[in-house]
Amino acid sequence: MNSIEFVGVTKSFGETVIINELDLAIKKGERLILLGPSGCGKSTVLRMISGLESVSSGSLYLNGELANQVDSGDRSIAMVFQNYALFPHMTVAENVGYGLRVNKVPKAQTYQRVGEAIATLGLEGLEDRLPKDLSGGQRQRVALARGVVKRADFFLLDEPLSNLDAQLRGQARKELVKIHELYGQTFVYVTHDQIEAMTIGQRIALLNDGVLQMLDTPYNVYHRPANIFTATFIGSPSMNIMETQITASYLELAGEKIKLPGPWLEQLKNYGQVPIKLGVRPEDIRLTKKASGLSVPITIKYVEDYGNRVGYYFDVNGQEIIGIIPEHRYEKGAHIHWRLNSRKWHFFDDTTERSLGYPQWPEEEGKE
Ligand SMILES: Nc1ncnc2c1ncn2[C@@H]1O[C@H](COP(=O)(O)OP(=O)(O)OP(=O)(O)O)[C@@H](O)[C@H]1O
Repeated sequence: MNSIEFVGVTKSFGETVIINELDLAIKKGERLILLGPSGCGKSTVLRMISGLESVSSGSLYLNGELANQVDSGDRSIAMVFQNYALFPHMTVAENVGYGLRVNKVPKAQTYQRVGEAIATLGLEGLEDRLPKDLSGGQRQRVALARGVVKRADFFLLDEPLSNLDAQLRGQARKELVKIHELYGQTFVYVTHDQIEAMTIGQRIALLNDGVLQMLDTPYNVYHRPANIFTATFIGSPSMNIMETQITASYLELAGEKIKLPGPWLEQLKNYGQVPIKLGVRPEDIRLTKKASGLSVPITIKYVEDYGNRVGYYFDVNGQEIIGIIPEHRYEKGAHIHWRLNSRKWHFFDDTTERSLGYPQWPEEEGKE
């Protein structure tokens, strides 16, 4: 069953359309990530679920019921914001229990649930402190505890980790997954951080300019991107995209004619003689001194050593390409070869920029 469903939902502020005809079904109990660049409309989608923003047109269903007109207070939601929004004059325990007191939950039950949330989030011993006497990480956990304690159907989180340093974020990601596994609520989590999206999400909804680009598992979003926007948004550095063309059964790359393996030929049979885009992730690029069966000559024009891996820049088909390899093996100006691995290719339509799909590989064929 879907617990949250947008059907043709548009949201406008005045004349400006922020969310355009959104169709999005979120399953009961799943961890769904709303991901996208700044300003793409992620928070607006979350705020429509919470009822803090209205829907301009289309339908929003919560637990199967039309919710367009349902007041925020009548929706079963808990929200955690980027700035935590804690009450400065209330202690940790009072902050955590606030929502229960407002909802007139009996005292004994409030006491028990607050205690449980405080234990789950590792806040024992801090119950009587004021927010000003807590670290950023502790404040963030109080905000999460305040959400957990409500036992709402929908747990809505808007960039809850963005004020934490990198180390705390890593810990908090694991804590969030733990909380979800413990309580099984439907999580909708807004972030622009692809690492958070990949590690926390069971599915990712990627938005750009108010339009849903892809809705799928982190694995598929990375390995089977639906279009060039998705392909280049996920992964760092971004996927390399090259203009090319298939002539007879050959792909034109760096002045060479590369014989396309059978599965790709079959997959791309309607794309002969028309421009086509080839995508290759930097981490899927292999560089060698000697030419091999499937390789093209390149000249290194720039080297970036990151310590744990090295980036090599070169040009192919008039496009700057970066390959990331584990060791520092070549210098600027080196004439070497890019060894191609056709199983790591992605092809896109030149006009629509949509993926042209992926072939089924027989067990042995096409392996490097
Ligand atoms: N109340 C409002 N009135 C007018 N425009 C708004 C309002 N709320 C949001 N917007 C605009 O809608 C667009 C989407 O905003 P939203 O906050 O949903 O984006 P976001 O993807 O969450 O971005 P960020 O990651 O920067 O928070 C932005 O251009 C924003 O300026």
